[in-house]
Amino acid sequence: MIGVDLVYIPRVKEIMNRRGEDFLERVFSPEERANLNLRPETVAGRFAAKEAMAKALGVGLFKAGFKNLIVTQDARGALCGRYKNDTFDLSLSHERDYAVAVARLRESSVLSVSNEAANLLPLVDEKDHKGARGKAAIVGGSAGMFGSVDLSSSAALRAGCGLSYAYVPDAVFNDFSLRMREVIVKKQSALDDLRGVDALGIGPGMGRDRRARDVFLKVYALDLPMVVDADGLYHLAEAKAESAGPKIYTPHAGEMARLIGRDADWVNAHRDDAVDECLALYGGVVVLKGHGTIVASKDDRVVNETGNAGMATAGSGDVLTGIITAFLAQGLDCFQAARLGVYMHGLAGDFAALHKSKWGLIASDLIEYLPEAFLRLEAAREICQK
Ligand SMILES: NC(=O)C1=CN([C@@H]2O[C@H](COP(=O)(O)OP(=O)(O)OC[C@H]3O[C@@H](n4cnc5c(N)ncnc54)[C@H](O)[C@@H]3O)[C@@H](O)[C@H]2O)[C@@H](O)CC1
Ligand SMILES: Nc1ncnc2c1ncn2[C@@H]1O[C@H](COP(=O)(O)OP(=O)(O)O)[C@@H](O)[C@H]1O
Ligand SMILES: [Mg+2]
Repeated sequence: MIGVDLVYIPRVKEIMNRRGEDFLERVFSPEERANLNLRPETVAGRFAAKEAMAKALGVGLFKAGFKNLIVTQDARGALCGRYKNDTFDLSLSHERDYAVAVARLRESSVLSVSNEAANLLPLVDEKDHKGARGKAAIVGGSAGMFGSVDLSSSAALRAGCGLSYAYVPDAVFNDFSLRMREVIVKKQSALDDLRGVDALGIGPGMGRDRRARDVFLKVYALDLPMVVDADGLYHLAEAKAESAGPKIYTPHAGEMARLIGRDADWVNAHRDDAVDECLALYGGVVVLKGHGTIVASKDDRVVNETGNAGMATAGSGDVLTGIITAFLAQGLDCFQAARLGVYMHGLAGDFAALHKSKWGLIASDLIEYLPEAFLRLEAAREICQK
């Protein structure tokens, strides 16, 4: 994943003298030519950088194309390289007649990222404080199901929220609050406090009894952006519920089947039709999970390209609920939050699988690798904005 190249500067000087603009036009992209210093040692260094990038990629220079291997700078002014979605660290030097370049394919570049997703990242203002970075709340949890609300509310913090609250049944409040560190734990008897948050996720591990149903109906009627998942979807399918604010529904095939009155095999065989039926019944944004997760509203639809089968493990959907809720709380609209949330969840899963394998991956790894996914997307955004 590294490449090196040495260029004889007098040869470059001779070609520049002989072919002039024609040479520069063939080798450098318009973006590079706009800032190119025409000293032969500089041109030779850039030329070496392109060859070094091609070597790091294991692709021939002519096959990759000179102009597709771009030498640029990151936000800190450091030289870096780009080839399609891959990015490189670059180091250049010259002495007397020779220019040398070393390129290292960034590890995270093994996974290519979507510029469209990168451009959705919420902005972070240098003067932000925790109250300004989005307040998310997850309503869920029950005896034996602490894990799900822990995963959701912790993922909301890792996805950029300044504050994350977990609203759990009063009966498990003491046990649950002992277990959490950054997440603030609240009792479900204090649901009125929810009006102060920016977005909500409801359902993970909340249970299906009458008490849980009553909590669901109260929360579902709040006029706040909301992700409805897991047992929240169960109550939605069972009870006639009044909805006020914008909603994102995140069913897996089994939950989708219950929502639209079909069976899971039918849903698996007709994923797009199932999403259409769900949108017709409930509106909002629908996220049909599984391989090739579909994110759809009545106007837009995408099939997600990140993620892997290692994510088919208990709790990974709970992590997704927290991530999407966090993006809602940071001001994205429902479609954007669902699109970016599903994308980042899958990218974190791809990084987790790289490090821990598809077998060894567990849901909390998705939270652990979210920062790596953010770094990768941030780098892609910086480069594509240049
Ligand atoms: N550590 C924890 O506390 C965990 C708690 N969890 C909670 O457990 C509760 C129940 O969740 P479940 O998802 O088991 O609920 P469900 O009982 O609604 O769904 C499970 C059923 O759906 C089927 N299914 C799922 N994906 C399918 C697919 N792609 N094709 C066909 N069938 C499919 C399964 O085979 C199973 O029969 C929720 O509250 C959830 O949040 C889970 O999230 C796991 C982790
Ligand atoms: N084969 C797969 N490929 C990609 N992603 C998958 C695959 N199987 C499951 N996932 C993802 O893992 C998550 C599982 O969610 P869910 O079934 O709700 O789990 P849980 O309720 O246990 O948290 C979803 O985001 C889903 O898209
Ligand atoms: Mg689930």
